[in-house]
Amino acid sequence: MPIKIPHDLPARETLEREGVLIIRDTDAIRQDIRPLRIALLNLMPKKIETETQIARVLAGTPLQVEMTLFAPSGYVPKNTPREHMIDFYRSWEEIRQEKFDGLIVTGAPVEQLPFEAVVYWEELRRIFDWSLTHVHGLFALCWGAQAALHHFHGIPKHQLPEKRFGVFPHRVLDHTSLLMRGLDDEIRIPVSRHTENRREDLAGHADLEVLMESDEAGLCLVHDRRLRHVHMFNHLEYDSTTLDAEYRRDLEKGDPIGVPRYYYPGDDPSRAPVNTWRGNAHLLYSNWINYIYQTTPFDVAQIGR
Ligand SMILES: CC(=O)SCCNC(=O)CCNC(=O)[C@H](O)C(C)(C)COP(=O)(O)OP(=O)(O)OC[C@H]1O[C@@H](n2cnc3c(N)ncnc32)[C@H](O)[C@@H]1OP(=O)(O)O
Ligand SMILES: N[C@@H](CCO)C(=O)O
Repeated sequence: MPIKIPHDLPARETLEREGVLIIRDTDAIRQDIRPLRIALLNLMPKKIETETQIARVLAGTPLQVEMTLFAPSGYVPKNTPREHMIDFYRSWEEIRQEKFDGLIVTGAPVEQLPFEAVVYWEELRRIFDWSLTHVHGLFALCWGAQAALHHFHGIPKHQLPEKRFGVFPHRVLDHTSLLMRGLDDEIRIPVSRHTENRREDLAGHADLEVLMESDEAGLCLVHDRRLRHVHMFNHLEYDSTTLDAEYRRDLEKGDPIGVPRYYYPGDDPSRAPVNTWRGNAHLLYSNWINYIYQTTPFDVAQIGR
């Protein structure tokens, strides 16, 4: 159920067409339940696409989830219309007095830059620090996860010899974790990056547990038990055609990347890709919402104390 998003957000029309349950303000007020407050720090250039993907996977539990969109204060995105940012986004400065049950930090196409070369790096570090006192749990995606692991634990990312690209089989390593509840033993997950995090860099960090991994694609999901952080390097939230769009974009640019692996039937890009990860995507995000719900205080003011 029900996700609470602004009435005019483009995601609404897409999700309603798909049958995703979106709650109206009038019904939200009537239900005797405290909505979970989830902030989405959207660093992706295609913000509307990402908002829609994240809203879709957050909408699958019986709880009310209220999504707040925000972006760094000191960066003007080039690829998102200004009006969209004005209508739907708040800056971090505007929300920093508030408390949230969850914070999702997206990826960004900056993974090949040193962290310090990212324009909003210093602000992101301040946001991460703020989250320790204002947010109950963090879910960081792709570069966002690399950035959080680097900030909180000094863990480096590493350049790959070629882009890791495709829908790779992954193993769930601990089915007893609340985050992994109900997931299949082997699950296929979209991977699309030029860098990686390595298991050996986690040595000595007793609070970090690896929950999903792939023989071919490496580390996928790392849980920080102490800080209640979830670091996901891959893209369960992607639409069926997202990798296809990235593949065709890179081909057009003349980037020498291969066909995404295990994605098109027969690895043939002229055939429509088949989505083999949707169910596990919904399950993982529902598990995360449950994990937050079970542990967050009822009184929002107590978050981070
Ligand atoms: C590894 C991960 O986390 S995966 C997530 C990243 N994946 C994606 O973004 C997929 C979709 N993105 C795309 O297809 C492309 O980025 C496009 C088509 C939107 C634009 O690509 P290009 O034309 O090559 O680059 P462009 O000059 O417009 O800038 C691209 C983005 O790079 C980022 N960027 C580049 N350099 C910097 C920098 N120094 N500091 C901060 N952000 C930077 C910005 O996010 C910028 O977009 P934004 O201003 O709208 O946020
Ligand atoms: N998923 C990203 C990887 C680069 O950051 C893309 O293809 O745009």
